[in-house]
This record gives sequence, structure tokens and C-alpha cells, in this order.
Amino acid sequence: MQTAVIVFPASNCDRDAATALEKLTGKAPRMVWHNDPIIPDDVRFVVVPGGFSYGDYLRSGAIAANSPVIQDLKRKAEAGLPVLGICNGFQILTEARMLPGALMRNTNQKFVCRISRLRLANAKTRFTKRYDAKNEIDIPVAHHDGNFFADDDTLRRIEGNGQVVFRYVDNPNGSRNDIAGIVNEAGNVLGMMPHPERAVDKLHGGTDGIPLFKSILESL
Ligand SMILES: NC(=O)CC[C@H](N)C(=O)O
Repeated sequence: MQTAVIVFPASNCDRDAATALEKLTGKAPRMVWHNDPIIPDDVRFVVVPGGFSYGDYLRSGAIAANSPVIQDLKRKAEAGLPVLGICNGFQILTEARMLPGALMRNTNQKFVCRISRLRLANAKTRFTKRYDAKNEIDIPVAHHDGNFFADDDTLRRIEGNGQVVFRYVDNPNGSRNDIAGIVNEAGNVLGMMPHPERAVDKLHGGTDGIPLFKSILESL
């Protein structure tokens, strides 16, 4: 199964994502540079990784969202290609309007770096099926702009549609409705602030990220 990781200037979780994908697919992902005009056609799943693209200048993810490769990512996602945006990747997907809402500065103004407990708000998505009966999982967070905001109408819409996938048990950043991750209406684009690619090996301290990757890979 061919997968891909998009790489921006100052991405720093691209290799973590690549390691997780290689472990779970048995094949190294294509590393696609932000300036590339297209994502190769054999790619079946794309990760937009975490990091500090363009030094978080302007707003986290705002400059990366205007990269050439994002135009192609949008086209392919609209045609059904599954995409996972992790942390800075989630910020990029909201800035690119591939997902609703915005990620603002954490309410306590601090960078938060710790394991976070998440509640599965929707265990029936293409990204969460393999969690089976699990209601709560432990996944690390590491960000300063993780405070999910959406206006009241948007919030009602995404809650009503079941687009909220993960909620924090102990909200570390002030996100509305404790939202840690959401999908688009079609269900093929997931954005989340916690890092599932950092929870795929016992050495990471936990493996609760594995079912997420397995769910989406098995759906292909
Ligand atoms: N780990 C990350 O992807 C960090 C995301 C972003 N630069 C922030 O701190 O909010």
C-alpha cells in the first residue's frame, strides 16, 4: 500500500509519521515536498504531519496552506482520498478550509507537552473503527495553538453530523466542547491535535495510535 507524507519547511514530525506508516504498511511512504505540484497517483493515503511549518508565522499552518501541493491535496481529497492532519497538519487543513474551525493559542498561553486521554466521540468513522469497544485512549499532545474554535452554528453542525471524533478528557488548551479531532462531512479527512504516530510502539509508552492507522488503511 503506497502512502505519502507531505513535508513543509520546518515540519518536524514527518519522520515520525513515515516511521509509523512504514511499520504499519511494510512500505516506506513517499515524502512529498510542499512545492511539488502533484501527489503521485499511486498514493492511497496522505499524512499532513506536525511541526512548525514556516515557523508558525502569521498563524500556525496559514502559509503552508497556500503551498502548491495543497491545491492537489484538495482536489484529491474532494475525490475521496483519505487524509490525516496531525497537529500542525490539522492547523494546515483548517487554514486550507479542508476542515471547519480554527486552532487558536492555548488559553493558558503555554506550550503543552504530555500524554492526553481522549474519549472516542465517534467510533464509527473510517479512522476509528478498529478501536472496537475502547472508549478512551492515551495519545501525546505537543502544541501551543491547539485551542479549537468554531462559531455556534458550525459547532452545532459538526456535532449534529457526528464529525467530532475525539474529545479531551482533561482539556489542555481550552478547545470548545473539548474537541481534539474532527472529520469533514464526507468522512475522509481527519484533523487532530494529538499525535497518534507517537503512540505506535511500546517504547513510545503506549500503542493507542495503532488502531487509528489500521482503521484507515484497512478501509482502502
Ligand atoms: N507538534 C506540532 O505539530 C506543533 C504545532 C504548532 N506549531 C503548535 O505549536 O501549535
